[in-house]
Amino acid sequence: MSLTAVTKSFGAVRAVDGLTLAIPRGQTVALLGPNGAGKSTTIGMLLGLIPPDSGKTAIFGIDPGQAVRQGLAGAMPQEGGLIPRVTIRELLTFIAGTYRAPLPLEQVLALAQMTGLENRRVDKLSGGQAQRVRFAMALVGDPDLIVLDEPTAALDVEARREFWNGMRTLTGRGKTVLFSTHYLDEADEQADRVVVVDRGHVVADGTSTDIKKIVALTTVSVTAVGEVAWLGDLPGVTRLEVRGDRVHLRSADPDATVMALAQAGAVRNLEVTPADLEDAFVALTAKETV
Ligand SMILES: Nc1ncnc2c1ncn2[C@@H]1O[C@H](COP(=O)(O)OP(=O)(O)OP(=O)(O)O)[C@@H](O)[C@H]1O
Repeated sequence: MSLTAVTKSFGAVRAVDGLTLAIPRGQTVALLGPNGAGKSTTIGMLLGLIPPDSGKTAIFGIDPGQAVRQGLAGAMPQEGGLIPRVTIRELLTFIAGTYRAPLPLEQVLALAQMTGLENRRVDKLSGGQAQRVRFAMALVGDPDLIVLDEPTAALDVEARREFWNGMRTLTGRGKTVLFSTHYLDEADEQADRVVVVDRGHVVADGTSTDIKKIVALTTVSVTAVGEVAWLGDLPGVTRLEVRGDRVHLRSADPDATVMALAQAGAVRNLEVTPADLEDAFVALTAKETV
């Protein structure tokens, strides 16, 4: 699927601003970004639900709306979307009727880890179960591309874990997956590729390891003794922060920083903390503001 230089404004707000993204078949991609970054609008355009002001979108080379109607792409609603007072079986059977070649109900239930629950009413489910029903709804047409807008928002840790277990079965079958998330650890754990979006365009694109490398965010910290401002000039240091009696040095070259600390005799209770994706994300989006 691809989005090429897509732009969308709502009044004076430019929600998506010249965004380009191509995802090859079989890849699982996380779309990561702060509130209002343009993730939902991007997904809406990709699915043909929101017409872009300019730019092009395609799913497997064809018009997105057509791809969705043909069952090539399946999407999961963020919340709601469940008709009350029907059973899971009735709901999924109804949706299956809208596709030409739906997956058999048993397979959908198995993929969404709902086997045995098919006679439950959809309004009597736990949050995690309801989310798995929405996930099942996205799978009924047996799509090759699955698009999920914040699939685990509002789920507790256990429900998130269950959800991703089901997803892994699908990615193991070579499906292409695009999901948006606020949970940075989730992007790190679940995606082959992380695309960071801010103010409507892509600010970073790579594996989570690549993104950590781009921003080189290792923190080297030592216990402060006396005047510490000079530590900010050590090799590799990009930022100095003093908290209590500790000095925290952000470093793009932690080996060089530690070596210089040692030479200066300033190694006291040394701690070296590697970057996590959350740090990388904050730094990437903050950098844009400068
Ligand atoms: N239908 C709309 N009408 C007016 N403004 C909109 C509309 N949809 C989105 N916006 C604005 O466009 C910008 C991008 O919104 P979007 O929902 O795409 O971001 P997001 O990254 O999905 O955010 P969140 O993580 O909060 O869901 C925001 O400033 C939002 O307020």
